[in-house]
Amino acid sequence: MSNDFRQQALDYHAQPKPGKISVTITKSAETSKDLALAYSPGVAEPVREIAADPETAYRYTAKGNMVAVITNGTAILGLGNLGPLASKPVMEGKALLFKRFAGLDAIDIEVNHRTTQDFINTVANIADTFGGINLEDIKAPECFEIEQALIERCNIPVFHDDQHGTAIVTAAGMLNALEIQGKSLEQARIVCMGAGAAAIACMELLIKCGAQREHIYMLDSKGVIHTRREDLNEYKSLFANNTDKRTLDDVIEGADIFVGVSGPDLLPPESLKLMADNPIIFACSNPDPEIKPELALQARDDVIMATGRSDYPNQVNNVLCFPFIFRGALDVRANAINDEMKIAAVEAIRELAKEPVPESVLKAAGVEALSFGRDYIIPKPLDPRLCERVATAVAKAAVESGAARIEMPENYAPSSGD
Ligand SMILES: NC(=O)C1=CN([C@@H]2O[C@H](COP(=O)(O)OP(=O)(O)OC[C@H]3O[C@@H](n4cnc5c(N)ncnc54)[C@H](OP(=O)(O)O)[C@@H]3O)[C@@H](O)[C@H]2O)C=CC1
Ligand SMILES: CC(=O)C(=O)O
Ligand SMILES: [Mg+2]
Repeated sequence: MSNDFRQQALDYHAQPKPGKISVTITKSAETSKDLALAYSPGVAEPVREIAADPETAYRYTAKGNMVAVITNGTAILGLGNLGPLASKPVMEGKALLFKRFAGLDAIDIEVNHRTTQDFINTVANIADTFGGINLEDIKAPECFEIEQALIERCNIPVFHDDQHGTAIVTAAGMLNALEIQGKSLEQARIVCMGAGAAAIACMELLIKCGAQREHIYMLDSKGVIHTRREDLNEYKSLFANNTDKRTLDDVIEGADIFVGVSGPDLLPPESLKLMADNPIIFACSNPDPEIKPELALQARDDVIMATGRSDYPNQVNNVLCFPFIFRGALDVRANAINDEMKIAAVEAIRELAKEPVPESVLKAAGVEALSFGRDYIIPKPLDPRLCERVATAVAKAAVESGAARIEMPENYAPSSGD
């Protein structure tokens, strides 16, 4: 990162006011009458209503449009375990994206805790305040236990973005990339660098979409995950191959797909050269991918290249999912985000990339043209159609699968301006 860009990023966060979010009020508070309604004595009326029927919290408070972005800072992007406070810019960033792209109010909560159970208790104890909980940047394997426990204890959707948001966007982009490269997920040989939150969820969803588990080679910081290793947790064990291959080069030879959800610069160009013809590289580690696109494209010209970043083509990043999946889930008061809703999101994101791109999106992306192909496998985050398409598909899937607690809103047309 150049010094100039580094300073711009720091200035952006510091000025004109520190941070990226603030709270606004939605009712008039100018007169004594206003105050009598907003506070004492008027506020007692919705209090009594909610005490009598908790569902009315959706009618009288901001709960139904409010998401908590909650972390412990143990896996901040690809920067590692830097603690809760250091994660705050990322969590404020997620709140910014919820608001900007889906009109949802989101608040960041960074939790200091001693044990995993402490963290679970903290989140469970505040959950009723919110319409949904977006868990963020919590490292594996604790993230799996945390999410499962909170799904069981909370009456609102709980969604670990780094697992499922990433998996949904990866699956959408991958299906399109395979189509362009003339390959099938069923036949594809896959190398997944990383065996944490994002990796396990991405591979599980690709399997649900048709990938063969035995065609997947997963690597963690110690190398290939295989059946003779004795240091594997239960989540990694599901991806243990009965193989003599031990290194990246052993498994990448002839592979069709590389998914990187690990750390910076872990895929050398020489290894990329060993892949099959027309390979697909999703180097999704943030902020620095497993291989820089310029190096990958220098190494070979038949590759489809994606990263998690906004400054290269093909941004495979969970921002294409989490604002909209929560928009749809909250609008039908879903009690969970289930597989049907996730698959509906995959399909909606995937299909949008095949449609003509509006002028406003081209302008925001700073490009002359975009059409479905190698450099445009997935929609741009600034595409305003994402909200309507993805949230609608998710809400419908929630209703059809029985997760919704209310009917589909009449003339439902979600947008960031909601
Ligand atoms: N583009 C996107 O939308 C998203 C990208 N990501 C990126 O994915 C990465 C991982 O995030 P997340 O899954 O949440 O974090 P986790 O901490 O849960 O997982 C990190 C994984 O990376 C592995 N790893 C670390 N170093 C190496 C190495 N040298 N070689 C192979 N594997 C290695 C770890 O191995 P071990 O198990 O041995 O410790 C671990 O399995 C981050 O860079 C993050 O930015 C995550 C979510 C969304
Ligand atoms: C994008 C994101 O959530 C991550 O890199 O952790
Ligand atoms: Mg994250």
